[in-house]
Parts: sequence; structure tokens; C-alpha cells
Amino acid sequence: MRLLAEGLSARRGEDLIFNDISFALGAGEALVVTGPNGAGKSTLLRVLAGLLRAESGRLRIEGGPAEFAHPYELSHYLGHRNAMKQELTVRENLSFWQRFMGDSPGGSGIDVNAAAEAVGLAGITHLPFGYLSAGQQRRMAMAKLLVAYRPIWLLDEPTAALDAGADRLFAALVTAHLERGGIIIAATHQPLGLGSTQSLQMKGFTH
Ligand SMILES: Nc1ncnc2c1ncn2[C@@H]1O[C@H](COP(=O)(O)OP(=O)(O)OP(=O)(O)O)[C@@H](O)[C@H]1O
Repeated sequence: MRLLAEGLSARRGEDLIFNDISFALGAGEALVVTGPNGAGKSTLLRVLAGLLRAESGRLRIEGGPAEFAHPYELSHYLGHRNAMKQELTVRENLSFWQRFMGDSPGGSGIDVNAAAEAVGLAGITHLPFGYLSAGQQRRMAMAKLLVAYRPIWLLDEPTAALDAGADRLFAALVTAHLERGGIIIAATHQPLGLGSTQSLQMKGFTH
């Protein structure tokens, strides 16, 4: 399966945020998106996740399940915010995402307890999400990627708030995903500990 972006541009309000971005990623490949604050990294990820319409250009999947036309249907999106309800327990939040996302063809997610264990937080799934520290919350948001299988992971600043141990854990999770033939696009200011990756440096437009 390949994910292809061809000549993408996006606008927010009046402003063109980026123009003519193209890339092609095959199974097991990652793209790391870098650039200064405001360069458009989050905007690009939101376009890929189907949360924002591209102004022009095309996104498509080649050689994937025939019924999926847009990459967002095969993607997990981990945004700046963790997308968890503060007052629900960790287990309730993860169970929600498991049911809501469902598995894409070709794989299956792991159960909620196993996912919490995979991010090093097995003992606290009974706590309301809002009780967790910022780093624990980010780890649990990573567990969301594991409870339902999606071949494409779209990650916006995934390691923000993570300590060194969680950084290593995260690097192991993304490496395992790539080894299974997954595709990752990550916007980041920090190295993610991945081996060979494609990179896209966004510069933004000066006004
Ligand atoms: N809802 C919006 N309406 C209008 N402009 C917006 C909106 N959201 C973002 N922008 C603008 O789009 C530009 C790109 O923002 P974006 O969040 O994509 O940058 P980024 O590269 O992810 O930055 P950071 O490194 O700070 O996360 C910025 O100039 C921002 O002000």
C-alpha cells in the first residue's frame, strides 16, 4: 500500500499556509515534518486526517483495500490534544476509541489492558483521565493507537510532555508499527528515534 500526496495546498482563513506539497510513502516508511512554529505542520496533518479540506491537490491510497479512497479512513490521528474525556476513566476512554475506530482490514487492535501495559501504565486504567499527569495523559493517548488497527499513523508533536523513558517507549512503538508495514507521518521538533525516514521541511509563508 502507498499513500500519495500530490500538489497539496491549504488555506486557513484568508491565508495560504502551504503550497504544492507532494510525497509518496510505502509500507514501512515514515515522513518526519519539521519547521518553525506556524509553518503549517499541524495544518498538513489535519488535511491528511480529513479534518480540513485541501485548497488544491490530491490525496490517495494506492494498492490498499479497494473500498478506502481517502487516507483518513485508514488513519489514526494523534493531535496536540489527547482527545480523551477528562471525567471518564482511562479504560472507558480507550474502550470508546476501540469501538469508534474499529479495525482496518489487515490487522487488529490489542485489548485495552494490553495497550495500557504497552505504554507502561497498566495499574491506573480505573482512574479518571483527568487525574493523570500530562505525561501519563500523552502515554494513554499513544495507547489509543494500539487498541484499533489503522495502517497510517498521523502524529502531531507526539512526544510533547514525555519523559526520557516514554520517549524510548514511543520510539519502540513506532518502530514496531513500521516493521509491520505501517506508515507514519509525524510533525515534530524533536528527533523521534526512527532510523531512515523521509523528511519534509516546511517553511511557511512570510506575510
Ligand atoms: N483556525 C485557524 N484560522 C486561521 N488561521 C489559522 C487557524 N489555525 C491555524 N492558523 C494559522 O495557520 C498557520 C499554520 O499553523 P499550524 O498550526 O499548522 O503550524 P505548525 O507548523 O503546526 O506550528 P507549531 O509548531 O506552533 O505547532 C499559523 O499562521 C496559524 O496562525
